Amino acid sequence: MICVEGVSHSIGKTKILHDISVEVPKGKVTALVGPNGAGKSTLLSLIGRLMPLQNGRITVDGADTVQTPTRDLARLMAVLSQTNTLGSRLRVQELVAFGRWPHHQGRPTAEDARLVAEALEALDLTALGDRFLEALSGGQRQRAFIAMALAQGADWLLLDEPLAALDMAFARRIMAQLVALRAAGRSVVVVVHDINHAAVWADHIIAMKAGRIAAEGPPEAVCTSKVLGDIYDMDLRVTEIDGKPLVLHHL
Ligand SMILES: Nc1ncnc2c1ncn2[C@@H]1O[C@H](COP(=O)(O)OP(=O)(O)OP(=O)(O)O)[C@@H](O)[C@H]1O
Repeated sequence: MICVEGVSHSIGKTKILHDISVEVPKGKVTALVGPNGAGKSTLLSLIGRLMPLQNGRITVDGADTVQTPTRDLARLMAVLSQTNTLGSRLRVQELVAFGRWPHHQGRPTAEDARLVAEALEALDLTALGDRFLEALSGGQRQRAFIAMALAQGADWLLLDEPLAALDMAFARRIMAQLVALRAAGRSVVVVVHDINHAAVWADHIIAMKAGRIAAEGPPEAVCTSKVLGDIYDMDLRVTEIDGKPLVLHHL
């Protein structure tokens, strides 16, 4: 379980997160949703220790994120942020192989090579393995970064908008792969903007608004016209298909 206790965050004089306490269940796919600027990336970055924690406490399966050594944390969780800054003069397979670094520290084994090949295959990148990142489309590059996070083989996968730039077929494929990780005992936290991806694929939804947790629970509890209408300040309708909520927000 990820346990966030009393976490606030400010940038300059602006308070971004307001005393957040929330638990993310282990062995599930949790979707983090909410309007632009709600604080989703900030919360994810603090959990993934991409930014220093200003106050409060965050533990991942009991490990305090401030005190746990980086190498141990990297084996516990893989984080894909929205801003991937690795150089574009890297080849796809080199990027994905970086995901194994916390395990071999520069001396990859045959097992590391196998897991890299598996991650490339999972994201349909095998044929592009020798390409430089700069010679990929935006969606292909996004898939390469997801493959790197997958290859890391961590218990927890934290992904900030992995579906951005992906066509609908790949978006569905990625969500299905995240659900498959759950079957392997791994846990996923994923920021998504299309609420229906959360409604269909997630076990648990955490919705944020203006730096606070606005709602949380299973999709059927969060994906109601009242709850989502209040969070997004808009009228929407919710219907049901195959027992899952379907949010109609285009009308
Ligand atoms: N470096 C910064 N300086 C000032 N404000 C910032 C900075 N980074 C983020 N913010 C503000 O913090 C708030 C939360 O941003 P955050 O990126 O966490 O939101 P988000 O929910 O992930 O949004 P989005 O869906 O648009 O990605 C926003 O109001 C944003 O403008």
